[in-house]
Amino acid sequence: MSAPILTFVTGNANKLREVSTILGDMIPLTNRALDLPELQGTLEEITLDKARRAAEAIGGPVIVEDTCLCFNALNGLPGPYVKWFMKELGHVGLNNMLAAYEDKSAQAVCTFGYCKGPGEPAILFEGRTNGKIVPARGPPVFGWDAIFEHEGKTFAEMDKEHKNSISHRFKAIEKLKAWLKENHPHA
Ligand SMILES: O=c1nc[nH]c2c1ncn2[C@H]1C[C@H](O)[C@@H](COP(=O)(O)OP(=O)(O)OP(=O)(O)O)O1
Ligand SMILES: [Mg+2]
Repeated sequence: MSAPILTFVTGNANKLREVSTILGDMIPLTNRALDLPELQGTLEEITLDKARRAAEAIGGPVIVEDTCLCFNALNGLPGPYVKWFMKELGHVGLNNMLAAYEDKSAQAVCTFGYCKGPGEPAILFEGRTNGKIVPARGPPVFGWDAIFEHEGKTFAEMDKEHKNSISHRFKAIEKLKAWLKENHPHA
């Protein structure tokens, strides 16, 4: 019996590229570019709900991913809402949000949700990378990469291999991979 193909539901081409690179060919993956509605709530609630909605839409096993950028001085905000802050305020605005605070430290958080199919429970895999928010350096290609500095370099200044070896996304995928190996048929 052949395994049901695992679908990564994301509307973000940059995420898809990184996830495909990091996963390699261990698990056959297909993509559906749906921009799923996202709940408001904690990152866990948002990703669980996103995974369930994706499984309903696809009618089979799915992974989804939600990314947060958490400013420590702001008790974790903008967190899961960073997409909208980035869109309206840009790199400069995100820096300005921290102007009132000494503490520029931040965490990049990636949470994968796996759901086997409609009506099934979803499970989560989280990865976090510490850094700090700085004025933009490096090519502004992917989201807030240019303002997130980790060990002296912004994500945008790192080559892809470097980012993909220390990123929030890499750490979450390591956990996902280990679980899929044991639990996803024929992976
Ligand atoms: O490694 C990253 N480096 C820099 N920026 C990043 C990264 N990963 C996500 N991002 C941006 C994309 C979006 O502005 C927000 C997350 O929002 P998030 O809802 O998870 O992503 P999305 O809506 O673009 O794609 P999806 O269809 O998978 O929900 O942070
Ligand atoms: Mg989204």
